[in-house]
Amino acid sequence: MFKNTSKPRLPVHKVGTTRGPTPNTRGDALNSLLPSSMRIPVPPESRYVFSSDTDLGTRLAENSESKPQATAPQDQGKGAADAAEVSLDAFMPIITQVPVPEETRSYNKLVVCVAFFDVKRELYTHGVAPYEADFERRYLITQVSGLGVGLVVTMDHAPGTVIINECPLLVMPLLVLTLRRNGVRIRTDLLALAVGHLEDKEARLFRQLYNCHPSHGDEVEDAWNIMKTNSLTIGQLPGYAGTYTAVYSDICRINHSSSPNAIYNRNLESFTGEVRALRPIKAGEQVFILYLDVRAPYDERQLLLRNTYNFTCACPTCSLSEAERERSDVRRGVLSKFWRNALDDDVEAWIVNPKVPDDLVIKRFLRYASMMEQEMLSDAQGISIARALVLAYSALRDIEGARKWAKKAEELSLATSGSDDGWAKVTRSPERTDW
Ligand SMILES: C[S@@+](CC[C@H](N)C(=O)[O-])C[C@H]1O[C@@H](n2cnc3c(N)ncnc32)[C@H](O)[C@@H]1O
Repeated sequence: MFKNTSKPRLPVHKVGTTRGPTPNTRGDALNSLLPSSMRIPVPPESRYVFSSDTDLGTRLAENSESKPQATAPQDQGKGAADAAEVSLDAFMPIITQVPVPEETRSYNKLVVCVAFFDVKRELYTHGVAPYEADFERRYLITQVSGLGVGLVVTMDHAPGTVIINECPLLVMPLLVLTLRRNGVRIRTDLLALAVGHLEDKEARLFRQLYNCHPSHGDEVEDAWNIMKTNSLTIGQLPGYAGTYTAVYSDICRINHSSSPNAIYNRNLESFTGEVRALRPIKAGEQVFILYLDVRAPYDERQLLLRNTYNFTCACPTCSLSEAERERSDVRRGVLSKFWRNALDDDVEAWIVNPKVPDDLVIKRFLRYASMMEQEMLSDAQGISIARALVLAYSALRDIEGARKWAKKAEELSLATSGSDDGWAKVTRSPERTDW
């Protein structure tokens, strides 16, 4: 916010400072396009203070002072133990096997699941939906230079194409990793029990997965470290509100990049993990996903990757020159400061405040969109930025501008989830949209 800075770059409108009602053409223009349920209240006077990010120099100073934190984000794909310590009496985990439907082509016919009773009941009541049965294998698991084993595609993949869709070998709640019985950690024996329930072939696949902290002989400890090196979050399962984590035979061979070309999603209905191309990936190219929150600055990313996965990332973004890396940190720092709600609030604040210049919000969001491009990031945040631009262009009755960004939102949505999420309709006719 510019409220307390000595040199505001944007006009600041405080409550009640405008003189009398001002016609609000932007708000009215946008409302004329929206269905009544989505209309934005347009007050006669400006009641909002418009926020903006501080200049890049300040961001740079902030970023260079920020201390690296060795905590992984909770829902960024790779798992990290929940911090809470909970008594075993409160949560009695059971080991169960979830059958994979016949139609489903997978290595495994059963998923071993460390579950709680309610989860097991829900899973067995509702069953597991089969997924793309005729799925053709379009990748190789092979040695890749400097990164151990990796996953390489054997044919071209357009953005949004599924590269791999796979049932996990084993799933368990993050919470179990910190459960204690009489003060003794039970995570290792529970995991050993779960691994003991794997069929021979699956047990072999599990043990072949990479272990970034091998124990030199302790099988139980090794199983634990394999889990830590490879687990990816799958979110909640029915019957339990905490986060679950999974290991997969193939998906877990995918290496990390801070500007990934693919995205890992979980489909809880089919109980599968799915990886989609975010950008065009040519036959022979390696697939990369995110292991952590890549909005974190370079130093923080490297610390997390070293602590958790025992490697130093040398992807194109992490290999920039020092000066370029600082600029990249600044851009990622700016992007990390907002998500969808913040964007919507700002667009709304601009719409209801006719004193703020017409192009201000557009300039700002175009800058964010350009930062996403420069950082080679295409994810849900890109959709939020495109959405804000569609709203802003619509409010200015610039239909071509709205169409261009609706198209961008459509492309990003298809790439990240395989669904256009309603954007195709907006792209076709932004002027008479009912979104
Ligand atoms: C989940 S495994 C990925 C597959 C692994 N490369 C293998 O050989 O099976 C994670 C490990 O892969 C390696 N790795 C992943 N991304 C990397 C990267 N960008 N640079 C170097 N090593 C990486 C690290 O050793 C890390 O502990």
